[in-house]
Amino acid sequence: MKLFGTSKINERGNLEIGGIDTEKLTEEFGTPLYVMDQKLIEDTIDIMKEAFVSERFNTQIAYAGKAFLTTGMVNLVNKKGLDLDVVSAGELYTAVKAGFPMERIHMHGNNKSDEELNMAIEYGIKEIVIDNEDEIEKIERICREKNKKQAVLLRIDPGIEAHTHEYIKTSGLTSKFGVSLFQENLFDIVKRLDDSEFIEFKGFHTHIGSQIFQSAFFIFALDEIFKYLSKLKEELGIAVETVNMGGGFGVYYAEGDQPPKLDELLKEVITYTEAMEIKYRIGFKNLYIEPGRSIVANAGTTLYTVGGIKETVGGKTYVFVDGGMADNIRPALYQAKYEAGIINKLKDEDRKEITLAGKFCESGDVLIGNAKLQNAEVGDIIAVPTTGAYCYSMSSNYNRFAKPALVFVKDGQAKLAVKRETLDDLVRNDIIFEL
Ligand SMILES: Cc1ncc(COP(=O)(O)O)c(C=O)c1O
Ligand SMILES: N[C@@H](CCCC[NH3+])C(=O)O
Repeated sequence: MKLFGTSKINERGNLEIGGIDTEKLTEEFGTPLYVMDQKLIEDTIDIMKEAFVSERFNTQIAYAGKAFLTTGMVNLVNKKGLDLDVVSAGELYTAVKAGFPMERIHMHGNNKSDEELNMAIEYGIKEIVIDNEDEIEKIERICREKNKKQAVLLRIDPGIEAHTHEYIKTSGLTSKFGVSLFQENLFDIVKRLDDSEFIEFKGFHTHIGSQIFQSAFFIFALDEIFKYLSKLKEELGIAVETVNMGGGFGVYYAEGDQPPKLDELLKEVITYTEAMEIKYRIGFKNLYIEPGRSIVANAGTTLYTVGGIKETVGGKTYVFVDGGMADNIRPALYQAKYEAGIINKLKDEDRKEITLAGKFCESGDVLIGNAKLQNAEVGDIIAVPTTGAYCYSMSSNYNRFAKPALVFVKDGQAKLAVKRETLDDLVRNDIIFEL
């Protein structure tokens, strides 16, 4: 099991994160428990900020809140000076509640509701990323009603097929996201945006997918976008000043993963964009990225308690934990791979191949299909690292499971960021009606 950030085996032989023994964390907060290594998040952001700079244009990193968002995380994003990318009224409201500056918020979504667009325009967010033609009308209507002008980017699908899981690709000729670069009426759409009384057209957005390891895909996408920008300038005289190239930078989950080094990847992107800027001279001014996973994935660890061990007649050994697909849907949804270890046995050489399964009523509720785990016993605490992205944010109440607590740890201190749900929380919105 690979350890990240401040995670290490301490003098007691136990896994420690943020200077705190994980055994102590489970005693205080129970299991399942999401643990976020605050220092690792901060250090990762620093690495990105340092690498993602250019003397030729402005750069800005917007954190993609869909990966993991709580008011505490919003505060951290704010403190580190990043922008925030939201995709729903709920994410926007989380930012509002945390006092995040609205002029640093970007909003996405392929089917934003009137409520969401109303909120975004009313709060005066930095940019709405328009996903399709119908949205232009909606934004114009709302802006007319409010007598406001809204800055927007247009999401472009450059048709780049990145090598990642089918479900997390967001580009390609049949994608549900964005307007295709190969669409015949793209010039008309851009002209309409540029001419609009209620819209300030800033530029293009693209996002080709998630958990991408090869930098070449990002470069291909930039190449397509810049070629198009130059065509726009030449043929329509429209100078686009902003390009947001999305997120999608891959991370290590399990043996065999070879993610790119973030600083090298970002420097490559900068160097390439500088070359494009020099080549085309189109008045381009701002390059944005919006990573989610690469900022938080490795910083998260989920702690579970073993409740049972079962040897099947077919020769398979299950280790059952007190969580599973409701707190981490990724293995069931994407066949995502993870590693695991028993927090006080990490140094044990003796390993056995087991299936780490959750407690939900689904045969597919398996966290790791073939974990090489130390000798597990009932009551052991199991750590699953790299659960910081798309685990808490995709968690559910399946089987009326109360969602786990979430703590931020740093310098020997643990701060509760999300309370464990109670049974009362689960029935809070139910209405008992007469039958
Ligand atoms: C538009 C957009 N931006 C940013 C992201 C964040 O991606 P990642 O978490 O892979 O960095 C996503 C998710 O894939 C996305 O759809
Ligand atoms: N939820 C996905 C990635 C997000 C895709 C968002 N466009 C995952 O867990 O890997």
